[in-house]
Amino acid sequence: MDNKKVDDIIPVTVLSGYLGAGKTTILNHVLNNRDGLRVAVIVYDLSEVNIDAELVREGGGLSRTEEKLVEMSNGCICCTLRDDLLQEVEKLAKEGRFDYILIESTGIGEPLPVAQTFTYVDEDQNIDLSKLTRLDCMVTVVDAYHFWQDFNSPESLQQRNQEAGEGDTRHVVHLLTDQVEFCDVLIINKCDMVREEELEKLETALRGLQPRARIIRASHGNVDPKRILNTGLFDFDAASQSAGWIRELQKEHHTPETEEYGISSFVYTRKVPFHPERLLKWMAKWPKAVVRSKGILWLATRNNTAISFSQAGVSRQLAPAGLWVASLSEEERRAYFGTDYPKSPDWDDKWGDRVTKLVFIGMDLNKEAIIGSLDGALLTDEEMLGSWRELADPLPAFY
Ligand SMILES: Nc1nc2c(ncn2[C@@H]2O[C@H](COP(=O)(O)OP(=O)(O)OP(=O)(O)O)[C@@H](O)[C@H]2O)c(=O)[nH]1
Repeated sequence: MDNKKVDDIIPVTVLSGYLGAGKTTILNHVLNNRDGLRVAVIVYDLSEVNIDAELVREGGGLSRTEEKLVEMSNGCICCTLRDDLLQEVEKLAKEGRFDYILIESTGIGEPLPVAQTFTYVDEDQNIDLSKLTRLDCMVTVVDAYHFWQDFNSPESLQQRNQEAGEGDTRHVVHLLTDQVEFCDVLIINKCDMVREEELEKLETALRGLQPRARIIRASHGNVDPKRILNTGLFDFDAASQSAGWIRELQKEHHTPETEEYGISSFVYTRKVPFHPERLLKWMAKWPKAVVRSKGILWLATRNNTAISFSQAGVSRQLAPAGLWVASLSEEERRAYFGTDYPKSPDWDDKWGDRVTKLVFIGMDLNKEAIIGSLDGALLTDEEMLGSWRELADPLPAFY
């Protein structure tokens, strides 16, 4: 396989997007307009009967001899399906009968692990897809009509009976966000169901979440195949770094505030810890204009632990994100990192790497009001001198 010609390397496009967004409809449209391209299709979802496969069979017009439809279903999203996907893609690529592989991912799947499948050598199965295939384009389909309803829903997948299995505690909004934040092309589908001004608002918000992707509007899946096949757009590193909040953090030192496409974002950085109770009160009155925020927090009562924060729509998650380097003794630092332990750019002699750094993305953001009210949740000068442990802290113990 090592001496496979470049021409033999099969390009792959992956369609992701929440349940019902229109992936199968787009897939069928592309298949019906594929211009002689010999396409192998992999469709997988988690239901017992692979309804998407049925729909492709009926609508896609795959010819029996030249094309192939592979159905995958009923596996755990993170392990079985990934192993199956590796094997299927390897098999299709080695058959040498196809010009292209088109994958419709499950509606509750995150695109990143699927993309990873193409970029690393699977030691267990001894499969290296990068020698046989080239990931060409990661596409995420968004339902223009339901987007805000899902984005602003507090529901988990479990509450909608859509979970991938036991222990799947993901919220709908976080799944949507993950799908939007990792892609090369974003298709806003079902545009026929939404007024122009609503579409503009949606496109603006999606731009804020995902500044790098090409955005395409579609109705009934009418996407020109050239825009998602053989695009040469995929780049793993670029895609991994393409989320709006990551880009905002990276350019923090050049342009502290950006205003593009009507959406704005800024980074809130402080080297003073939050008062937990006041911070939670602040979060309870969440500023509606903020669509997405993410970052790291320094809480006075948890002085050793960095807390990660992620908000999308109405969902807000706080979780422990590891120890501050400054909380470790010299001995522990040497044991973890050797003599050269990491010093973040925010390091100072008194507090080390402890810092709060939050990216806010939103429309018509009142930056000053957000900063002013957040500052009110920081420890006061007087509290800084008192006992931090005694401050009221309603967060659960495990943070
Ligand atoms: N009005 C309208 N309906 C659409 C459009 N695209 C798809 N639909 C309908 O929306 C429903 C869901 O479309 P699918 O293509 O099956 O969506 P999917 O993303 O494959 O769904 P899952 O496989 O469940 O994740 C179907 O009834 C489609 O006919 C569109 O642009 N406009």
